[in-house]
This record gives sequence, structure tokens and C-alpha cells, in this order.
Amino acid sequence: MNRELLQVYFIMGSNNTNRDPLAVLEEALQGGITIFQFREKGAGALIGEEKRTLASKMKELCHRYNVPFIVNDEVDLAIEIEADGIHVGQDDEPLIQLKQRCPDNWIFGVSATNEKEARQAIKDGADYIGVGPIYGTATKEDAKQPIGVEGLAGIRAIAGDIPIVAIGGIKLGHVLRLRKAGADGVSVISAISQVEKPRQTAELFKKYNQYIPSYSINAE
Ligand SMILES: Cc1ncc(COP(=O)(O)OP(=O)(O)O)c(N)n1
Ligand SMILES: Cc1ncsc1CCOP(=O)(O)O
Ligand SMILES: [Mg+2]
Repeated sequence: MNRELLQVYFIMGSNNTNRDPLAVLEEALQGGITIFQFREKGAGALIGEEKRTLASKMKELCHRYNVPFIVNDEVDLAIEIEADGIHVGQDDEPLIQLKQRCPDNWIFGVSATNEKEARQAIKDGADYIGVGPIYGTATKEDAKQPIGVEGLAGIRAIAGDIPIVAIGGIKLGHVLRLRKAGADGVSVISAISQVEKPRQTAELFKKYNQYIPSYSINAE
């Protein structure tokens, strides 16, 4: 995949905002997010038809802005609404298994908290790795212990040229150090979904990302 797509990776479900989630997503798209993940889980999450309808509307919105639409965890939902990819973690359906029933041209993302998980994700054919949590986060109830910038750098060192996005507790002020440690971009929920001005915040995330060139083993 094009690693520049990971620069501003926005994730959201309906329970990550007190506002209309479609309005928040549209503002984030206007601000220049580069990829979006639909993550509808946790307390108060929608289920059934309501979830499918929101997912479909979010996909249409992303496509209007030419932004890839990824679904978290739920492969059947992703297939049904013709998403552009799927993101799975260590406790989800294994990548090699779900790849058998997904289109080849999808974007496949896998989470890793340590080097062993990252090696396995690469072996299984992940297109990118979501590395974290980097910092403490209140958004994910079952988040593991934060691995810090050092943990990210360690995974970068063994991951070769595979695209990596940092996740977990990330705010604007963290972007430069995470990019310098080898992340191709940052993935955020609350830093965009819970601010007053998602559009302006997304614009700043994009701007800060663009100070540092994308990671490449061929770069100097
Ligand atoms: C880009 C990205 N990276 C990591 C995750 C976390 O996935 P997982 O560990 O499966 O946890 P849940 O998000 O499913 O609670 C992610 N969603 N996206
Ligand atoms: C989904 C996920 N995976 C690791 S931390 C996290 C939550 C990120 O949310 P926030 O950006 O609000 O800390
Ligand atoms: Mg998961």
C-alpha cells in the first residue's frame, strides 16, 4: 500500500463523540484525513441494522473524499458493505484465515504491541501494522500497557519497509517524535472525534506529518 495513506488515520464509532458522527467524519475529511476506520464497539455501540446503516453512510462519505474506508474487527460487515479493507488485532480472526474470503485488493491492517506480533503480522501478509498503544488511552477499555516511543522504534527496526501507524493516546504534540521514530503516520480517535473543531485539528495533524518524509529503508 501507499504508506502516505497512513499519515492521518482517523478511527471512530458512534460512541466516540457526543455529536452526529457523520458530521464529525465529514469535518475530519474536509481537514484532510488520509484513511478512516469504522470501529463500532464498547459501551453504547450500535448493533444490527443501525450499525450497518451508519457504516454504509460513512463509507459513502469517505468515498466522496477519495479516502479509503476500513472496518475494524468485523469481516462480514466489511464484505457486506464493500469496504476497502479490514483491521484486526491479536484477539480477532487471524489474517491468513480472513484473507481467504476478502478481495485481494483490500488493505489489510494488523495490530502489534511487540516485535514478535509485528514479525508474525508481516509473515501473514499485513499491508500495514498498527503499533501501540504508544501512550495511555481512555478510549480502549482493554488496551495493553503503553509501549512508548522506544517500543515503536524497536518495531520499526525489525519491520523493514512495511508501513507502520502509531496508535494510542496520540495528540498533536506527539506527531513529530513518532514520525522521527519511524511511524509513517498517526492513528487517533479522541484527538479528532472529541475536539470542538475536528476539521482544523485534522488539518494540523496533516501539516505536522508533512514536516517529516515517509519512512523508507532506501531513504538516507
Ligand atoms: C490502526 C489500528 N491499530 C490498532 C488497532 C487496535 O486493534 P485491536 O487490538 O484489535 O483493538 P480494537 O480496536 O479491536 O479494540 C486499531 N483498531 N487500529
Ligand atoms: C483502538 C486502539 N488501539 C490501541 S489504543 C486504541 C485507542 C486509541 O484511541 P485514542 O486515540 O483516543 O487514544
Ligand atoms: Mg480488534
